[in-house]
Amino acid sequence: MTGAFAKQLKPFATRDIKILLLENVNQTGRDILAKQGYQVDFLKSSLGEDELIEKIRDVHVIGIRSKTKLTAQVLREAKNLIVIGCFCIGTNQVDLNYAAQHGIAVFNSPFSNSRSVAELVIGEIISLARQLGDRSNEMHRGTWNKVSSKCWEIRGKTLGIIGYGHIGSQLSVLAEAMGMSVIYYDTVNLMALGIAKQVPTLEALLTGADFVTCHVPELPETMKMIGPEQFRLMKDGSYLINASRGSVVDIPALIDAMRSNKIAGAALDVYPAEPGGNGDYFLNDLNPWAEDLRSLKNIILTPHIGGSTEEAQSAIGIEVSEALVRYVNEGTTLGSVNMPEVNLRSLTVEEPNHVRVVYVHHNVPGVLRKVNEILGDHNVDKQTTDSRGEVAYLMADISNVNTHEIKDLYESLERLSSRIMTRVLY
Ligand SMILES: NC(=O)c1ccc[n+]([C@@H]2O[C@H](COP(=O)([O-])OP(=O)(O)OC[C@H]3O[C@@H](n4cnc5c(N)ncnc54)[C@H](O)[C@@H]3O)[C@@H](O)[C@H]2O)c1
Ligand SMILES: O=C(O)[C@H](O)COP(=O)(O)O
Repeated sequence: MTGAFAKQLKPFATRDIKILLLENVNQTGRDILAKQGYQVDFLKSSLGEDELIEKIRDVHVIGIRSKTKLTAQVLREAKNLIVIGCFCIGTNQVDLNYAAQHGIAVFNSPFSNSRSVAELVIGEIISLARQLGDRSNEMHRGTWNKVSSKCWEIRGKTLGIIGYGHIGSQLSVLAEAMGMSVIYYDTVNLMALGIAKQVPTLEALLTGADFVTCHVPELPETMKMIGPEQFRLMKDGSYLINASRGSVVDIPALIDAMRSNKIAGAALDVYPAEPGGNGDYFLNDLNPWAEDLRSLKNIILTPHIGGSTEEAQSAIGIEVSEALVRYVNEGTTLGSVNMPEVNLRSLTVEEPNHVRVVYVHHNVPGVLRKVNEILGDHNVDKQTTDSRGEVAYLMADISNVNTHEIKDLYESLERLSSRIMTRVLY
């Protein structure tokens, strides 16, 4: 697969680059991309598969958030696509492997919304402990219901964090500052912040925590990792929070655990199926147990707003757009989640007869020799290469290339059996 502008083999011009931004990507990001002169098409919501396939066909870049599913089936139709920007943390909505195998780099923003999620969870811990959602709903309905029974301070309680990454560790610091004890479970051995303690098993976490909060990525291993058996292990009257991915918690099991008063409250920000945009939406349409969930007491249901703050969205807009610009204009893969990270000096100085070659290829023996046979007819100023699994990425800056030689150079690389994608930037 090759970017159309590479195929045309004319001098690289940013105005040739077509970008589709979905899911209300922040203005900061839109401004950076528009300033480059790219053609930017912007939509507030996500798109269903058929419409997405229609729209993705001729774009070079797509920017999405957590709702847009870039499956192999969709990407197969994206003949000109060279890069995907996930303007969020999660990348589970993209078939990363398929993308890499077809030379499409994927970038995200690994921690720009972590603090926002951690703060939301802190708010939820207090809200659940004090049954704030129920009291507020009652007042909205005109009912004064002053109770202290089963309402608690969070000071001295234990927070159990599943997944001690960017969000989990940030949350750990905030929770300790409010007087909570923190235990965490992670598949990786990680340095504890403050006086938090890593526990060796999920069971140890579930049996020891008053509040359990999930901050793991969506993976086969995390699918329904909190189900009937895990609720059984949790303390009587404990609380569950999930602001990670909807697949992590078995919701019918949560409903049972809350109906039996085993679990005293829950906060859910994410769901197994979520709509593509805002509007009237009944969870029922997508999730059959929605009515049961809504009828429970002391449950906070939010529409996937963990990362939805002005600060986070603005920072993500800048971070991901800048990565896209570097990749499109210069081929730099620094920060990519599915490609080897390769970088060469910035292409800022006008250098006559200079071209930059980007050659994405299958990671098989003998490629460099063949590539260098082709590049060797010219003066290779600098070259770098790296591999990640089955995909390798080579960048070379070459001088003394006459304009009439560029087509030959490009076509010779394209003919190699190892080729995934060739770009020649000049
Ligand atoms: N609700 C929101 O708006 C929102 C916002 C940001 C992120 N998220 C979700 O939160 C997730 C976590 O974000 P993060 O930035 O902290 O990710 P991270 O990658 O920094 O941390 C995830 C941690 O989970 C651990 N982990 C992986 N599998 C595990 C398992 N089976 N058991 C225990 N631990 C496991 C990892 O080792 C890692 O330390 C993201 O993947 C994303 O899906 C949601
Ligand atoms: O992965 C993420 O960063 C969060 O789930 C937030 O996703 P969003 O940008 O679609 O709100």
